Amino acid sequence: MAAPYSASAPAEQGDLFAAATPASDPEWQRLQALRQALHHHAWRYYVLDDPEIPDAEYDRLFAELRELEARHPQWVTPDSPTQRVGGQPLQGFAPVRHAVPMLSIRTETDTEPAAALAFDARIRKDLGLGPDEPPVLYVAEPKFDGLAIGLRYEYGVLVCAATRGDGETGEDVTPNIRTIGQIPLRLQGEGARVPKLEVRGEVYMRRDDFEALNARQRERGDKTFVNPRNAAAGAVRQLDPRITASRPLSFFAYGLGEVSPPAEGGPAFETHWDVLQALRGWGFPVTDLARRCAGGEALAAYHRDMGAQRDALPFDIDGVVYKVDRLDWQRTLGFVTREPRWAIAHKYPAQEQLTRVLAIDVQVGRTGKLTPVARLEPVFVGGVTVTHATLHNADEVARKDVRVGDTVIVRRAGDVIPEVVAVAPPLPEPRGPAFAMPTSCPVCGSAVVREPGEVDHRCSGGLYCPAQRKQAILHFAQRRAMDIEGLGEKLVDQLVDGQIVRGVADLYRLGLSSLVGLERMAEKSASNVLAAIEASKSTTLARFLFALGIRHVGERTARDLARHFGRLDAIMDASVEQLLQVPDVGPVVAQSIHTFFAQPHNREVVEQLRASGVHWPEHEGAAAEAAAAPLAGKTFVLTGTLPNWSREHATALIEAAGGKVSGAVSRKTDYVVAGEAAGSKLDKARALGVTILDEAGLRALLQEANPVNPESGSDRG
Ligand SMILES: NC(=O)c1ccc[n+]([C@@H]2O[C@H](COP(=O)([O-])OP(=O)(O)OC[C@H]3O[C@@H](n4cnc5c(N)ncnc54)[C@H](O)[C@@H]3O)[C@@H](O)[C@H]2O)c1
Ligand SMILES: [Zn+2]
Repeated sequence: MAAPYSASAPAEQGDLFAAATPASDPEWQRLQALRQALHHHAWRYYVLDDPEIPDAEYDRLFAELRELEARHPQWVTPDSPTQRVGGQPLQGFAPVRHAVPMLSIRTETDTEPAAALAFDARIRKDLGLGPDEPPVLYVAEPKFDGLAIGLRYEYGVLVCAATRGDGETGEDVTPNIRTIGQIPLRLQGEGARVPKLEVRGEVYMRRDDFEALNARQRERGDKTFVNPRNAAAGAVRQLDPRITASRPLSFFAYGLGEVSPPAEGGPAFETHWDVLQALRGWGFPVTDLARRCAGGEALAAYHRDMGAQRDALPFDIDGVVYKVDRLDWQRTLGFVTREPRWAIAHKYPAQEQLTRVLAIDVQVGRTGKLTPVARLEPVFVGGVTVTHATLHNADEVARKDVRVGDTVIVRRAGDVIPEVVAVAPPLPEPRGPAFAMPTSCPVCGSAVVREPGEVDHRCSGGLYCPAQRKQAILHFAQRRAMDIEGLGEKLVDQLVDGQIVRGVADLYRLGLSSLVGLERMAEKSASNVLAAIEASKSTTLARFLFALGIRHVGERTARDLARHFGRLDAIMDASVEQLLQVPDVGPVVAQSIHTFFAQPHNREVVEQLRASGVHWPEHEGAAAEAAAAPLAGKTFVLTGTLPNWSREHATALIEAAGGKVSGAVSRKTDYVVAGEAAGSKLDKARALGVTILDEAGLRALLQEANPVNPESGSDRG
């Protein structure tokens, strides 16, 4: 079998033994290969926080090595991965020597609950308990998937925080840990009086925090994190605490390290359960999912229960931990090289697995967003068989450089959709071609666009694209658009799923018979919906434009467009430059409108709607009207009281005809409109020789300017 990885690895010292062993022994060769691979992956995982393979893969290699070593105990060396904890501390952090070593926990990889029985049986045997003695009490806890931290307090004040490192020596990460709000800087209650108190626990990242962090990274075009564990570990092991502070970290306390003995002011505990209660009392977050379990069956039941809850938990767990509750028994049982004998980690099906990419499909979402999705060789991840995993967007595929034929790490945790997190070495030879987004929509053939500054590609056939049907219809029917009452999500689902309606134009072809019989559609409600559809035919250009669902065209833009162009055809045929003339329409919006109407399918739907009788009043458009306005450039001053029109009304009429109303008479004034009790303004107008009009004169002027304007009545009743 080939070595399980091909990248370079740190130096391997097992060669010392090569002379004593026939190099040709295939088991020896395998053992060497496994050690080399495990050293490499442990280094990537513990030192770089950047693993290349899923944990499940690492665990398989580890289990295989353990088994080989069990068969050949003479080959066990102190530097074997089976004999060591974690990784070397990173340069750049001050080393912290652990007074009590921070160990690993033996892993039970059999994910069946019944495997807990073997642990209980082993404990009973090691404790010398006979079959008649009562069940052993354990504490069962979730195994949080994060980073172990030792927190040293002196008289209740946090003085040092260290990573596990190689178990003997960790890294001083105190300034970073101080940024985590859930970790008390000062202890409460009895904890404040203990001279030396080391608390152990796990720094982790909640799933929602992790998803949000990755979404932010993706948006900025930065590298995303593989999983919450690596994001948390990477955040804690930053040389700049400000980076740690910017990452959303959480904490659970689950045990003690070095603690002053009772004679020197330390607390006295008899059970691990009591330790957990005390930790809570001192101000630490302690999980409320821990349970006291009597005997192996109870442990198995706990494993089953937590397994059922796992997906719904707010954080990742990769298993549960069983711990003998009595501390004196823990001392009796003691330790083997790297792990206590009184505890075991009982795993769940891994949330990350390796599999192969068979194809990269592109899916079109309800809003037209294109998502590359990897089609996979079926793989069991996080308790289910996964055949597809999202690749988010084109940039993400490029960043991860995922190609057809590659082996990838797939992650499925909680309710989040499965995701390809990375390509796993070795790369196939030769590799497939790099992925490229299609230029036309795989569903409807319309042009695919990506706007400047956006990460997503979108289909521009919004009105027509079958993938966007439901969304398009709901948007079209909403109150602020075509205002079709009764056409809600439930009904649209049925109409589209039942292929009664394929797009918005089909709404105007609906008859009573196609509606009656649908869920919650009696004859009365069906005819109400039809009446609402009929009524929607008479609308305004602004509403109609908004209803089309053109990206970036909200109600306001729709109104501006309607006012500026006046006619739909003018908008449909407008160039980007012409669209840019509309107040508040920038290049992105103009391009979006232009692209929308450049899609033949969208235009067809618009024509069908008009043909069905959807209509609105049209005019020549504000732009054209302003240029042709009869009173354009003329300045008016109003003075005195007009017999019929208020000053506001007269102003509105003048402005509608393109004129301007000003407060003071000057040489630039064209007309002064004078009513009763006009004062100095009238005198000044006379002095300057400005034309003076009364209300009738103004009315005549306006009528001459705009003969169709019917405004002539009185607004004073
Ligand atoms: N993907 C890779 O390349 C790679 C490489 C190395 C290790 N690993 C993974 O790391 C894990 C083994 O490493 P390890 O030695 O760090 O951990 P471990 O599985 O041996 O468990 C010990 C750790 O469990 C944690 N823990 C969580 N909840 C706990 C609780 N309630 N009580 C006590 N401890 C709790 C602590 O951090 C503790 O240090 C495996 O899952 C392995 O797959 C993966
Ligand atoms: Zn489409």
